Amino acid sequence: MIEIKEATKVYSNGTVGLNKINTTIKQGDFVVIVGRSGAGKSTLLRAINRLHDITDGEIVINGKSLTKANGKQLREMRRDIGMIFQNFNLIKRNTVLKNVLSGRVAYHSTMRTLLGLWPKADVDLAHDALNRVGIPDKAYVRADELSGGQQQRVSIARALAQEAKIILADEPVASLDPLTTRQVMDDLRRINQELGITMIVNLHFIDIAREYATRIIGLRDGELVFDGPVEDATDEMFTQIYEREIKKDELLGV
Ligand SMILES: Nc1ncnc2c1ncn2[C@@H]1O[C@H](COP(=O)(O)OP(=O)(O)OP(=O)(O)O)[C@@H](O)[C@H]1O
Repeated sequence: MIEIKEATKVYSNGTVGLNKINTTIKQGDFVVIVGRSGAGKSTLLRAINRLHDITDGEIVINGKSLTKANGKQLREMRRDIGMIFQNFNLIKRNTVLKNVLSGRVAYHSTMRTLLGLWPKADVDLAHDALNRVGIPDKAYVRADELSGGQQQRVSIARALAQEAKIILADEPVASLDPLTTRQVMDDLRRINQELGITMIVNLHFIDIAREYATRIIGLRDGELVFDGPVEDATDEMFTQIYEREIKKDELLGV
């Protein structure tokens, strides 16, 4: 369970990225965060992984304060949180398998990972992860030889190899075509349902948000303006979150 209590983020230039956000996300939820550009979606995701610190409030994961954690405790908490980015964040010249294995770095000494001395159990885990995202045959291919959708699947496999209990995905399909978008979203849904991994996903496309989320969080100007089951996220509600009618380019439309 992730408890976000009065979370506030003020950037050093004074911009309020998040303003007193309160919400609780249960293990196994599939949450999609929506809102206009600049609403605070990325700021919230980065706060949940402590890629940056909130300036006020607290985030508690399974009873432990992420906000107060440091050193070993913070490393252990972050180990449970996988991250997926729009631009995949792979090491392009490395093989797919090496990229997936990099999900294991937090479990071993730096020296061991630098030398690539992965235990067999880790290598097996990495192959299993590639199997789960449907590209077991790509293990020894260089990452930059894959299509965008395949590269995003590698990054999902990396989060699986990490044995993350929570996956944060920041616009994971923004660089993909409509067909590949669905394939990647299907992967995320399958992983959520089969493994019970909590998904928190920022999405630009409202129809995709509705199709895949079990729960929608709507942000507007750093404030939480909607938080509820997807069935309650009506057209009127989206118009309120966006403070205007939904535009065509906010629908994938296939
Ligand atoms: N490093 C930063 N320094 C100052 N202000 C920032 C920084 N990062 C984000 N902001 C501001 O914080 C607010 C929220 O930004 P954020 O990137 O979280 O929005 P978003 O909803 O993810 O937008 P988008 O959909 O365009 O990615 C915006 O006003 C943005 O300009």
